[in-house]
Amino acid sequence: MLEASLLTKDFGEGASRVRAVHQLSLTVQAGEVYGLLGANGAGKTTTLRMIMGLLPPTSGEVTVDGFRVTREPEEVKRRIGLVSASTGIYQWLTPREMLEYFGNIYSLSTEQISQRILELSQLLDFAKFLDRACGNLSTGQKQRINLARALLHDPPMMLLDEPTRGLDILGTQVIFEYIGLLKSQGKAVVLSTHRLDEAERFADRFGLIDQGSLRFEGTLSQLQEQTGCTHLVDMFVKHLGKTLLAPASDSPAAV
Ligand SMILES: Nc1ncnc2c1ncn2[C@@H]1O[C@H](COP(=O)(O)OP(=O)(O)OP(=O)(O)O)[C@@H](O)[C@H]1O
Repeated sequence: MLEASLLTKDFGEGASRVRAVHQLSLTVQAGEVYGLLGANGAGKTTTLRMIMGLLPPTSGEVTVDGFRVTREPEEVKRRIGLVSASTGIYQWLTPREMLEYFGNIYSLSTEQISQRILELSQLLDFAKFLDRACGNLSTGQKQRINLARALLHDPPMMLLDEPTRGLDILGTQVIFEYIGLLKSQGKAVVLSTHRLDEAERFADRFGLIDQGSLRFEGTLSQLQEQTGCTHLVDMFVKHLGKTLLAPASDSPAAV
């Protein structure tokens, strides 16, 4: 489904050049959750932006569902849904209006949009407030609309960028259920997070990035074998020399 091959990204030139990502390769299959993990500044966001076709790689290639991001970025974008902690919603629209608006952007027909809104409102449990202004919804309700928006065009691949950042326990639970839903639908999922406890719980395989390079990759048991550590957090501390300092909103088990 997703194949990133020898991705490198440099910012700036000459003495001020920063190599944000260095020869990073990874694959994610349908129905698999891949945990992309790293400390602040490790290169996660830059990698996700290249996968989405938002940032051209300095070298390397990304293929999604057989489409190459450097040649057919629009085909790649169409096949990816993004959930990010910073995604906003339109306060003055109702969820139905907002989803219709995005359905049009994705070039879905009126019938397809109505059908998807019906399906997603049932799956994510927001049918009751479909016609209330988004500005009057609770944080958890708004979150469900954002999650639905990312799935509206039924992409085979989903990128979750720090999806639980700033959420309370209930909000976090909604994300957990969402990841389960994505897996059951056979989506290929990349989960980028500081929350190693969450990654350990949900990801099938992991990539540990440090200074732009993938240092360790595999299932939890493969990583345990490679590193001699039981938990991801110990792998970061022992092998990547990272402390547990993290953004204030994150848990102590973050890198
Ligand atoms: N537009 C840019 N210009 C220059 N340097 C950049 C740019 N974007 C990112 N960088 C640098 O590239 C490196 C990787 O950044 P990136 O945002 O990908 O890390 P990250 O793992 O997502 O970090 P965080 O968890 O803090 O979001 C960092 O050193 C960052 O300062």
